[in-house]
Amino acid sequence: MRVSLIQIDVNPDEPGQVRRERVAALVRAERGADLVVLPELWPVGAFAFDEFAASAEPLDGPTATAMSAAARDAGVWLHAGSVVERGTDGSGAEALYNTSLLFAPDGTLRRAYRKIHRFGFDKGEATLMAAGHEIVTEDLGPATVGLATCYDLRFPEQFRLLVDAGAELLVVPAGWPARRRAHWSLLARARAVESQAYVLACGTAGTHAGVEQAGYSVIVDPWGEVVAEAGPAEQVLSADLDPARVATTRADFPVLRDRVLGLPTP
Ligand SMILES: O=C(O)CCC(=O)C(=O)O
Repeated sequence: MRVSLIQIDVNPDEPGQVRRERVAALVRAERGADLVVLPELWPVGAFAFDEFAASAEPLDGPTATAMSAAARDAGVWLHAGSVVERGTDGSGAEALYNTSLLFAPDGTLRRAYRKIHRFGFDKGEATLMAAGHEIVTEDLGPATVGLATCYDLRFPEQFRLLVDAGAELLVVPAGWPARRRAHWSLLARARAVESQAYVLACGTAGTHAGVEQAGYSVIVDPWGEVVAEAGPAEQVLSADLDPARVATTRADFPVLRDRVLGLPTP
């Protein structure tokens, strides 16, 4: 199974429509891959809070439309990273979400995942966006993917639920800051080791809203070994994966079988 992560440089001087067209061309160039992955909030920048509302779009907005066409033209599954989604909350009130979009090779929007853990504590995304509540997986044929976004990487309980739901490839688009790059690399490997699954962690490059991005997108195998790692700049990171290694790793070293569920709380 061939996968390509496109680590996009989010440059605030590049107009949104120009970036969409540029990224669509990068996706089309990955014809032959099975799965292409883009980072978190690449149309606006994960830290460009002041622009979230203006850049918000519905699930059939300009980014989704461009990415649907790019997936279809390339004939690939496309995890198109995330967009600021303009949606509604449970009461019908307008709300923004950090929503990842997964397109099938025919361009159909197959899954939308609203980021569960919002970053920023009492500011930024945590105050501007609503939280998702759904654990999202999708069977791509060669493997089942489980979706998480950036800060979700710090919450192993979400990854347990993804594994329970059948995930073999954990796809994590991000806009991770450079100053915590060590956490990014460590947590990507930790989630792979504990889940005995591939982790495809795709970040952004460049600096936006004064926040230097980490880059260093990484593909980790079910044993926790790094299969491929990007540098700090815009880059396409590709690798051939063997999804069967998830089952063999879990069978040969069956730690997931030894989980004790329902431990008593202290
Ligand atoms: O957890 C971190 O250090 C970074 C998280 C983040 O930047 C995000 O979720 O947007």
